[in-house]
Amino acid sequence: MTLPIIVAAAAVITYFAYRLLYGTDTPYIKGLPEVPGLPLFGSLFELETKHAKVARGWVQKYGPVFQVRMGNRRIVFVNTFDSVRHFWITNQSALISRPKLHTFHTVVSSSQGFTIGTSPWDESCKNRRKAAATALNRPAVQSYMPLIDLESTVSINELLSDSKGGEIDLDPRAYWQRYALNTSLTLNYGYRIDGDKDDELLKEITDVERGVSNFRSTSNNWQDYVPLLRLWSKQSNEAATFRKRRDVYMDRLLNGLKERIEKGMDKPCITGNIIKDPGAKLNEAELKSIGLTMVSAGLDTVPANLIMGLAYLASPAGRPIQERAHAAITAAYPDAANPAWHACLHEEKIPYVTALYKEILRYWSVIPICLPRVSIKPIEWQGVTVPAGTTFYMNAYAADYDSSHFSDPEKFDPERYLNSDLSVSGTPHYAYGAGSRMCVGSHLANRELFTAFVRLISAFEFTPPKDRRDEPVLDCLEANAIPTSLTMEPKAFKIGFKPRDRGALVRWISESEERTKELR
Ligand code: HEM
Repeated sequence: MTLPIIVAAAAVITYFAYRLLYGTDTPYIKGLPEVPGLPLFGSLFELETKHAKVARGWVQKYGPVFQVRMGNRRIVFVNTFDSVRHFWITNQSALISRPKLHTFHTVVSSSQGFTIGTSPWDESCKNRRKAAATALNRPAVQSYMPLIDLESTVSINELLSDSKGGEIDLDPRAYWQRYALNTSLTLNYGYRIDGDKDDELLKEITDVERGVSNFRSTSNNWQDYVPLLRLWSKQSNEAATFRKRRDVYMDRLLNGLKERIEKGMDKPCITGNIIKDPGAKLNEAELKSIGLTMVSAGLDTVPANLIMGLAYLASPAGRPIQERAHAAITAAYPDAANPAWHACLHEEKIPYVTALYKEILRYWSVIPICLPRVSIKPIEWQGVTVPAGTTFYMNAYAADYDSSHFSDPEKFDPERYLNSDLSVSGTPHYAYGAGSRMCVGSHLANRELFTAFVRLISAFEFTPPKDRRDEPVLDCLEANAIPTSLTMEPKAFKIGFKPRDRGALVRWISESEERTKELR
């Protein structure tokens, strides 16, 4: 071989080796601080299992916005309240798409399509988002309050009986998973799980959706960032197994609705309305995508907030807040003929309870790294142009704990939403994301949280567990049993549910049961 050929071959090998070890899907962004990373893996090892916490720590050195190499993907992390506002709200028309990730988009989602929250922006996504947003807007949500009446009553009644009047400490998780799931199932398919909290279908859906959510996570799947790992990754097989199990119940839910429509036995619901509307612009795949979104979106998020809130209120630190909330509820509704139990279905007029659930949403920011975005236009940031096609991760945890926006952010303090600028300013927190692809279920979720807390606090005094081993972990990140999951999975715990006034509670329950018997 002649020397020029050897030199050329070496240059080609060096080029490809460099591309393999340091290349990224999008080019280096000139002027934006970059966290240095290892060959091939970039910063994956350093980010470890706690991406939100590690990235928050990097702010000291690299500033609020920086670029990170994660395997072969270049990601812009945005970490403070104001910088998130700049990208997600001020530039919302540019930051409107979502990236595709190998495990979720290729392996998990090949049969039922993508949820709305995982779809890149196109005409179909726009139509699906519009359909969901219309079905979940404020007036629509108000019309669903009878469902929330029914589901909260069922769960509280079961807590009352299972706790034997406060004698037995309980893990509240399954009761509130069913609350969130049944509300979404009834809205979307006109169908609810009528079993108890140990129902098989409830268990199968919560188990599979939790698994799928982990495959959706931006921190769980290194094969999304390092293509070489796909060659021998076991995760693809596991993801495919979850997909098959998911297909079984998703098809069962849709086919069940179609059968009820044929027999004229269906109840009004989102999917039914679309199937029956001859002018509907959505095809079968889009229908399935809406179904998937409705089943999965509120299933981990609503219960995680509810049960972490309960855990805190039962703790010694939360006790005064629990009593303050109870006093606020009885002060707002002093008349026994119009108790808060019923009034909370029609109006949200207990500011302390509203402030309480906002603080819960902020404090536990249950999607610590928000669903990822891709920009479709360039965005300017402090003299740097971040080009279209860049992937962005909002560090919602860091932004919600940003001390330049929230005084004493590590303190759980609902008062911050009552007496400060926060009580009037636009975005109270980033638990629901922000801007053009913000959560479309936030009105529903807020109403679910408000109703559940008003009723639970009216019904019970929450007490610490008798056995110290059942005590909850309260710290926002430490409380998460699966640190790499997309949505926080609270570590198991138990607390006591001691009825405040058993007679009144039994009366409220039977009044709600009477009112909602048609919905069962
Ligand atoms: C406390 C409960 C909930 C929390 C914390 C939550 C949080 C979020 C977050 C962080 C996003 C991403 C937003 C962004 O990129 O800016 C999102 C998207 C979404 N959420 Fe929720 N969510 C909750 C409940 C629900 C419920 C109950 C539904 C509907 C039944 C729902 C439907 C959606 C949909 C459809 C999207 C995708 C929006 C899009 O990509 O255009 N969410 N949610």
